[in-house]
Amino acid sequence: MTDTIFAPATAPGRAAVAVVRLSGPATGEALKSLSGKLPFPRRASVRRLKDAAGAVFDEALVLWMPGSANYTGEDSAELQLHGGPAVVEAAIEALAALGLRLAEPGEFTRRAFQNGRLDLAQAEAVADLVDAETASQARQALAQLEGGLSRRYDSWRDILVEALAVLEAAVDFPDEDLPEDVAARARPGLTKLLEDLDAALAGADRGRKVREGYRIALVGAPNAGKSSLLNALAARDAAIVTEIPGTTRDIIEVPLVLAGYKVLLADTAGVRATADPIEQEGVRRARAWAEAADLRLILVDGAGGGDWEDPAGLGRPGDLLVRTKADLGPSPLTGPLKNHARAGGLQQLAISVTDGQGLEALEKLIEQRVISALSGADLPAATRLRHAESLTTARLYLDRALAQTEVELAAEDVRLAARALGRVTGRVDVEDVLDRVFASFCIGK
Ligand SMILES: Nc1nc2c(c(=O)[nH]1)N(C=O)[C@@H](CNc1ccc(C(=O)N[C@@H](CCC(=O)O)C(=O)O)cc1)CN2
Ligand SMILES: Nc1nc2c(ncn2[C@@H]2O[C@H](COP(=O)(O)OP(=O)(O)OP(=O)(O)O)[C@@H](O)[C@H]2O)c(=O)[nH]1
Ligand SMILES: [Mg+2]
Repeated sequence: MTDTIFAPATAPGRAAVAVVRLSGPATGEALKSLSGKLPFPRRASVRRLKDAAGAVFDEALVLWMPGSANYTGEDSAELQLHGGPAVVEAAIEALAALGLRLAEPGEFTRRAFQNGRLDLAQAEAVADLVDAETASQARQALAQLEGGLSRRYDSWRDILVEALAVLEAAVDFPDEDLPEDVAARARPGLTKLLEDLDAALAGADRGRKVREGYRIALVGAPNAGKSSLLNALAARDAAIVTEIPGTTRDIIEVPLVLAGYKVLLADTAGVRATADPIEQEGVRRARAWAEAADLRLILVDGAGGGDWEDPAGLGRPGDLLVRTKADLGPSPLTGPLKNHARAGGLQQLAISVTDGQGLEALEKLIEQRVISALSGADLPAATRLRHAESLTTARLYLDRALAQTEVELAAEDVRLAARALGRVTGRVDVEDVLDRVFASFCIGK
């Protein structure tokens, strides 16, 4: 016997309309108590809603969606209320008084999953679509919601299941054919699949970066002008700027939208050798963030001030070398940095936050990096770590299966690979990941 649940589906606060949704076997009874006779199914009907004491608390649109042809796959309904906090509160109290229970985060979608309306990857996409702040995040989530990711995993899994049938036949009926011959029939398909999984893994980062943001680190020596550039790019006063070297210690992350992609821009502590334990920790964090970033802007004080420690330890091929304070006059790059810039093939440009020169060019350059890293015609095969982990696991088992000399052992590895892929869509038992997946939803989804 399932509970009947309810929750506001719209954000709290004052709004034109607020939606409270209901789902579960007692939904019809609850609607009758609130609004008199049941409205015609799937048709918006205006009803006066009454609380437990019989007092009318709103004149609302009511949607009654019985059966399984709805979002959750069980009797459900919506109250589209006047969006005042007191009206919503009255609806919640009336529903609680009828014995209905407030839903947990993600519980409506969890029911949709359990009733086979969505698979697990699609359920994750619902959360991603609700969380989407940029066009690219929304596009990716919608493609996943429409089954783009699921179809790929299912088709890979089908190949494994077919191969498994061939291998099991070789085990079960060893005299029908030479087992090796039978097993050999499975090989070409599996070899091709291994290549497909490798290709998918190579592009797996892209999906996560679209979802979570492309990370750009501003790094360099103290006083290079990192915080000033952060403030200029963010168009707000996010970081403290002073003429004292070693001002910034904590990482200051600013989210930006560039070319429709989410970007996380981080200001970091100037890197230098220091005896100050606080600054040491700042430098450690700066290095760690820079290391994990997708792009580093290596800032060098173009006015020639400030020392520069270990530039080679921060920059990577493809990074940008930014000479700051260009308003103070051109100054040639000096010392090890010059060599580093040449060796690493870093693209260089000069900027000034004081007179604004070079800032537009820098923004363009950053945008190009983001676009070339994240754009692509197809939906990436992984948009979360969970997906990439399953891919990696499946790849390992498949690789091992192809190296097995015993048919039984090969079959077992193929089975394990299929299981790993099946966890992404929830085709196999995924009890252990459900709480983790649905906990990140908002209430009412
Ligand atoms: N008011 C409202 N808006 C909403 C939702 C909702 O539940 N309520 N959604 C959810 O959160 C999303 C839409 N998703 C939905 C997906 C399937 C069905 C549904 O009833 N499907 C049936 C009938 C299809 C039809 O009418 O043709 C089915 O597939 O059998 C409803 C909403 C976004 N907007
Ligand atoms: N003339 C001029 N001064 C600048 C420019 N950019 C930054 N400065 C100055 O350089 C000094 C250091 O700037 P910050 O942005 O705090 O440097 P930082 O790299 O964040 O320094 P730390 O946090 O100490 O590592 C400040 O006095 C800024 O006003 C510029 O483009 N032109
Ligand atoms: Mg700073």
